[in-house]
Parts: sequence; structure tokens; C-alpha cells
Amino acid sequence: MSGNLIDGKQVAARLRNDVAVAVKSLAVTPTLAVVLVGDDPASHVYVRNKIKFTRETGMNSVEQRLPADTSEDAVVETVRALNADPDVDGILVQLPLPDHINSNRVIAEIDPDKDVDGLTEVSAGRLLLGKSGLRPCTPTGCVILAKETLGDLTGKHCVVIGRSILVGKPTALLFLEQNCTVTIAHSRTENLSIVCRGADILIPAVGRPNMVKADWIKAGACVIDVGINRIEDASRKSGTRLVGDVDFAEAEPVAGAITPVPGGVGPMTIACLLRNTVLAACARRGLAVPDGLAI
Ligand SMILES: Nc1nc(=O)c2c([nH]1)NC[C@@H]1CN(c3ccc(C(=O)N[C@@H](CCC(=O)O)C(=O)O)cc3)C=[N+]21
Repeated sequence: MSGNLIDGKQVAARLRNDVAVAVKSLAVTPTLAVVLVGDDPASHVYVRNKIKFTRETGMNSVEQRLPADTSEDAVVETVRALNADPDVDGILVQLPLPDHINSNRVIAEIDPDKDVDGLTEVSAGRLLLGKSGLRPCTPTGCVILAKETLGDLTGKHCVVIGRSILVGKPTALLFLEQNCTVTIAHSRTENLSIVCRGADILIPAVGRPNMVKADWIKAGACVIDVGINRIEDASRKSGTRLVGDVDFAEAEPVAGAITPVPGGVGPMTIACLLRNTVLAACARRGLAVPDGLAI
């Protein structure tokens, strides 16, 4: 491995350890509830991992598995029951939901104080207004990795490619909170490569394999690749492999630091979910943010 790799697996393992230490220090055991509707195999793998890590960090997990033909009303009722359960600190509704269910309606039902994905309107509003609240996991993971690499981010030019509600917009706001100068670039941005080349921190979050080329990157820049794209690869047993939005082979020699895919932002997303579960458990009880979990 080259010296400029940002090891997301290692940083995530450290954060999970910090979470475990924080959990031990609490008088209560935080509980994460995961709602999984249907039988999408990828979703089942993700949920299994989330539950495994939740238990490894000393927390409780409750799993609500519902069949694919569950009605929207029934999913809403499930969320309401978890809202009302005082033992549940965090609620995660695994996305995507089956086509006949309106995800927005289901997410809107989640108690914002239990919204460990940071997806509700109230969570988004709190982030925009700079109020305390639960922040989305992938964007938080990006900030932690950038600070791990660069230290204080004040004054750095951060270019986020992508304006999604899940990643692009909240990522821009979180880096603004770190006193960065933030540009949100997207599919309609003119001279995209030149805009990106101005970045001290470049964060592609588009979902297009190998889109970001070497000449989009300022020499020495920190590149945090949010893309997780499965592409065909006949040389693999599975016939596929994961790549990011960055053409890694080209970009790696130019970047000062760069996250691989897999092993970059992905593991941080799950670690930040665990962190949010502890933060939710503390905030609901009026407790301060535990040592080691502040950003
Ligand atoms: N309510 C909700 N919240 C989510 O946060 C959420 C979701 N639904 N639905 C699906 C997406 C996807 N997602 C990932 C998390 C970790 C990895 C991850 O750890 N990836 C590994 C590789 C895993 C592999 O090999 O397949 C890595 O990048 O190293 C990937 C994807 C969270 N999501």
C-alpha cells in the first residue's frame, strides 16, 4: 500500500473502539432498532453488518424484519411503535424500501431524536441552522477522515461533487461547519474538472465509476471518494468488484491523500451510525457527549 492512502477501515475500527469505551461509561446500554422490509440480498448483508458491529460495541440491537409485501401503513406503525418504546435510542429504516412504499412518508415518521441516519426534515433543519442534532453518517465519516489527514480544516477549499439529499448537501454543510470554503459541484457545473482542481479537499459523491481523472486533482489534495459502484470484472470469482467515483490508479500518484474503495468511506458510515446511536442515547437523557466521540 502507498503512503498516501487514508485507511478508512483502521479509522473506523478506532472509532468503534471509542464508541465501545463510551458505551461502557454509560449507566444505560444504548439500543439501535433496524427496520428491514423485503429480501434484497445486499440490504440483508448491510443490516447484518450493522447489527454485528452494534453488538460488538456493547450495544443492544433490535431487528424488525418485515416481508416485501408489507403495507406502507404497517411500516409506519412499526416506526411509531419504535418511537414510543423508551428503550429504543436509534431507529434506522434500511433503504431502499420496496417500490410500493413511499420512503419519504416512512422517514418523516421517525422521531428526530432517534434519527441516527440524520434523514428527517428536523435533522436536516438542525444541521442547516447549526443546532445540535443527529448528522448523516456518510458525511460525518468524510469529515472525520479529512481531519484525520489534514488536522484543522479551517480555510481549506472543499469541493463536493454531487448535491444529493443523502450525501452531497449535508457533506457541504458539515465542511462549512469546519470553516471550509465549500463549493457544491454537480452534473450541470461548467468546467467541472477546473473547479475540482481548485480543491484542497475533493469529495466525489456521484455514483459514476472512475469519473474523476488525474487532471481534476490539485497536486497534494486530499481526495475522499464517497462513490461505491459495483462494476463487472471477469477476473474476479464473483464477476464484479467495487470501485469509487475516482479513477484510483490515475489519481493516487497526484493526490496527497486518498481513500480507497472499498476500505474508505464505507466502513466509516457504519462506525458513524454506532456513534450516532450513543449520541442519541445521551442526548435523550440530557447527558453530555462522551469523551472521544466529539469531532
Ligand atoms: N437507512 C439507510 N442508511 C444507510 O446508511 C444506508 C442505507 N439505508 N442503505 C444502503 C446504504 C449503503 N450503505 C453502506 C454502508 C457501508 C458500506 C461499506 O462498509 N462498504 C465496504 C464494502 C462492502 C462490500 O464489500 O460490499 C467498503 O466500502 O469498504 C457500504 C454501503 C449504507 N446505506
